[in-house]
Amino acid sequence: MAEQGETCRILVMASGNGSNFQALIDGVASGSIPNSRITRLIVNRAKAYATTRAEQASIPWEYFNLISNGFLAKGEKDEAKMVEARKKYDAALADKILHLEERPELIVLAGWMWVFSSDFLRPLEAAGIKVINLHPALPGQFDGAHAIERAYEDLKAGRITHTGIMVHYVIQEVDRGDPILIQEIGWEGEELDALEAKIHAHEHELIVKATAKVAGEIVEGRKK
Ligand SMILES: Nc1nc2c(c(=O)[nH]1)N[C@@H](CN(C=O)c1ccc(C(=O)N[C@@H](CCC(=O)O)C(=O)O)cc1)CN2
Ligand SMILES: NCC(=O)N[C@@H]1O[C@H](COP(=O)([O-])[O-])[C@@H](O)[C@H]1O
Repeated sequence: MAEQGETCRILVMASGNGSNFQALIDGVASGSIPNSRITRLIVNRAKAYATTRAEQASIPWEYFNLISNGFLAKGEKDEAKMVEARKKYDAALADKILHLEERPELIVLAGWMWVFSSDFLRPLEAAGIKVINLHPALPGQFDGAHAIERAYEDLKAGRITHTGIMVHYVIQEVDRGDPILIQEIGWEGEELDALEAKIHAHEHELIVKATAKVAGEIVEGRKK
């Protein structure tokens, strides 16, 4: 099958609005992400608008959640039970992906708000599946969630003069995987909402360029 040899199968994971997922959909359609196909979307939040975007693009999607799928009882606060539930959820999610009829070669985290344990990352690494993540901060600057808000506070306080975004390989240490592409973003004193809008606009470009880069390396690597 010609498609098999020339096409990188991409699975996207998202938790919210999905504007970066939409950028990937549009990037594949326009040829900005050549020789690639988004085979599936996985969300961990039922109300993620990304699912609507998937349906509009005829991309299969599924919802897989720690509580809804029975890994943790609603309201359970016991720390040990939560840690164990997260590991089982991660292992089950990896197993799900590995057993898909169309197994992905690349997973793109596009606003996926869940920290993975090695129970997810190790099986995928063993299967040669690359995982990359879009993060709205520069390497080592604001790891974790709410990065834009934290950058804004430091910009206002004069502790930093600019911020940025990156797409990086995913390792267990959150947001510390090798960067693939980095984009610095200046601050002209704008308020948080305007800064967020500027950052999101740059994100939509960077996630397409980074995904195209990695997908291209995967397809080229297959020819060797
Ligand atoms: N092991 C890794 N997992 C993930 C990485 C990573 O680099 N290594 N990147 C993140 C994406 N991310 C930042 O880019 C990120 C997302 C979410 C969180 C977080 O604290 N999540 C909380 C829940 C927060 C919420 O529900 O609002 C959690 O997982 O308990 C930190 C960083 C994706 N995963
Ligand atoms: N730490 C991960 C993180 O903060 N990711 C951020 O979530 C947003 C998702 O927007 P979207 O749902 O519109 O694509 C994006 O700003 C992305 O950088």
